[in-house]
Amino acid sequence: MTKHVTLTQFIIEQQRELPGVSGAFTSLLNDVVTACKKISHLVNQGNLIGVLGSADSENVQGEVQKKLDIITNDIMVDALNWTGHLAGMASEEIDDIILIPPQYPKGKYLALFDPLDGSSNIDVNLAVGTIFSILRCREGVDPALEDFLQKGAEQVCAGFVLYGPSTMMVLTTGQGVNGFTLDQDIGEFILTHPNMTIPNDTSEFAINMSNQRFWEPPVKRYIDECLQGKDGLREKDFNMRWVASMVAEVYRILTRGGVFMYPYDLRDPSRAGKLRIMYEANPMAFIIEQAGGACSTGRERILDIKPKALHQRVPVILGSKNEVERIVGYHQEG
Ligand SMILES: O=P(O)(O)OC[C@H]1O[C@](O)(COP(=O)(O)O)[C@@H](O)[C@@H]1O
Ligand SMILES: [Mg+2]
Ligand SMILES: [Mg+2]
Repeated sequence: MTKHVTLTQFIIEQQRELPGVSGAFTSLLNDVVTACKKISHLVNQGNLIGVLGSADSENVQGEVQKKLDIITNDIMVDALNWTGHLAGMASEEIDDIILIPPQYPKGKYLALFDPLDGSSNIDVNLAVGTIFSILRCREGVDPALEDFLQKGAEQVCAGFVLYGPSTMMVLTTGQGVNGFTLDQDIGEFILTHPNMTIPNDTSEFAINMSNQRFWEPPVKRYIDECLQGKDGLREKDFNMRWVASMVAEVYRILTRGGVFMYPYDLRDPSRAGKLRIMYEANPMAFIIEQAGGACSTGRERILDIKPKALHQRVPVILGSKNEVERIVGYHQEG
């Protein structure tokens, strides 16, 4: 019989080789896993249990919240706030940092999450996901906003769960990227995609083309050249995908390469792109770089940015290294 490696076994074994990482981290990750299994179940049940559709509220970004944005946020908070491993949390759906209630012990990590990524897809039954990032924190104190505003390069762990035809968890603790599939029968994530790596070259891009007229010249130039295909400078045809779920796009890129962009656009110059650095760009950048890819705003490496605000937005260009470097080069040329 094939011996399956569960996510818990995998983490315990990986942790043994890491100095300074304690059992608290394994335990914290298990709590994240439990929350994601619950979310997977809800997403799967959909309208059987009445969780689809919009709520009557907006989040801090002014986006109309889906019922599931709120429910999944509460699942994450409730699964993590009592365990004693966290000093605090931050969520895409909550304006301020989330402190641990006084009756519970405080730990040395911070958890940041986008509880439901791609939520505009939920009502049309397409893939959505949960993205998370773990940071270290001063121990035993209530964290301040400044404790959360760490560069992405400081992350201890980042991961996402994709609720697609299968539920998959993709994880990095800075030692490569591994993918696990949820075995619904036994309720465990099983290692199915060890050492995921991204090919350096690709002929597939993902961008929301409806924003084309607002892009800056370097992005326009890159996409124009892709569209010219064999007849243009690139001398090869490109394929396009846009799922509108970052989790699904990143998973595809981890599987077969590609480039994904939500670039700076000129619609509202005060709004630097759409995606949020703390909940989307940083965790995905950590995963992508660990798998051999690259992630940039076009002007700087995402993981080097010192965030200034909890819900800060950032342009994102990520995926196959040679393509991302080409796009960064176009930004340097102006
Ligand atoms: O609807 P658009 O503009 O194409 O944007 C899609 C992008 O926005 C997101 O849905 C933003 O994430 P949320 O759904 O968590 O707000 C990404 O997953 C996706 O890449
Ligand atoms: Mg998101
Ligand atoms: Mg979201």
